[in-house]
Amino acid sequence: MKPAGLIAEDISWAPRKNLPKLLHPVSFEVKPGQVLGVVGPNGAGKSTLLRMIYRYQAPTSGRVLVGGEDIWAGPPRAAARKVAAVLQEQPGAFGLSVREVVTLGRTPHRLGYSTPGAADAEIVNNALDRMELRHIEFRDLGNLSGGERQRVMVARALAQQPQLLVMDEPTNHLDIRHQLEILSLIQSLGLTIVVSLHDLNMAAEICDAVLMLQDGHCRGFGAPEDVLSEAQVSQTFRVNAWREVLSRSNTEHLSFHLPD
Ligand SMILES: Nc1ncnc2c1ncn2[C@@H]1O[C@H](COP(=O)(O)OP(=O)(O)OP(=O)(O)O)[C@@H](O)[C@H]1O
Repeated sequence: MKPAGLIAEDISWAPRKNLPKLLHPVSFEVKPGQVLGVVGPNGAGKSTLLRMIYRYQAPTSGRVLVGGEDIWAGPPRAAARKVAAVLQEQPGAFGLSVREVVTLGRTPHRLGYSTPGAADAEIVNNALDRMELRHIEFRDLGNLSGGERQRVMVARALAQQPQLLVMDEPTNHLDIRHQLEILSLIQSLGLTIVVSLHDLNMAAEICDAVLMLQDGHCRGFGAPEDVLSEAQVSQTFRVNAWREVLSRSNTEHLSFHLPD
């Protein structure tokens, strides 16, 4: 999986042309192999931004370039060979086994209606192993826990062998151990990743850059330590944010308090 760079050029989105924009024009660049964290309060526009990047909702203005090519200029299948997404809403693919769902990740790479071959099976095996799903590969997706299903969705995205991976709140539903595993996976993949996160300490730890949104506006883009400053976080999230050093790990940590 060779990572591609992402360039967003003045992308904005409104439900219809004559309606106000829910996301105002924003530009940013993510270098190949870097992790961009998208943060912001509820309703800030994070999912709206991600949908334009994984070619689900067309930008009202601007362009999304992956590896230098506008993903909205070509067919969806070509975009699906480059960009995979792990979403909050999990599909109702009930009746399909874990293995069948992960194999769906191979679809954009196959010709027409051809059936998956040995090379596809090998890639699926690797994705299942990576997400520790081999022991449940023949279980029905519908019988899995939320966390297990989330890991299946990550495995499907890995089987897609994308150059860019978009993840909308990937730690949702996961227990602490699996949250840490997903974060470590994000760091180890070597892929270009755009990930929305509510946990600002996680964002600070795993992201090379952070984009902060509020009410559809970009409030900051850059290094995590700059964007996630006490002042910026306090203002954007309407809390008092304190940056403290944890004595045991000697690492910086944000804590949050309601203003008086
Ligand atoms: N298709 C749509 N039509 C009208 N409004 C929409 C549509 N999609 C999203 N919105 C609105 O746009 C705003 C941004 O939504 P979005 O889901 O992008 O926020 P978010 O930052 O991902 O929020 P959360 O943290 O709660 O998941 C919200 O106010 C939402 O209600």
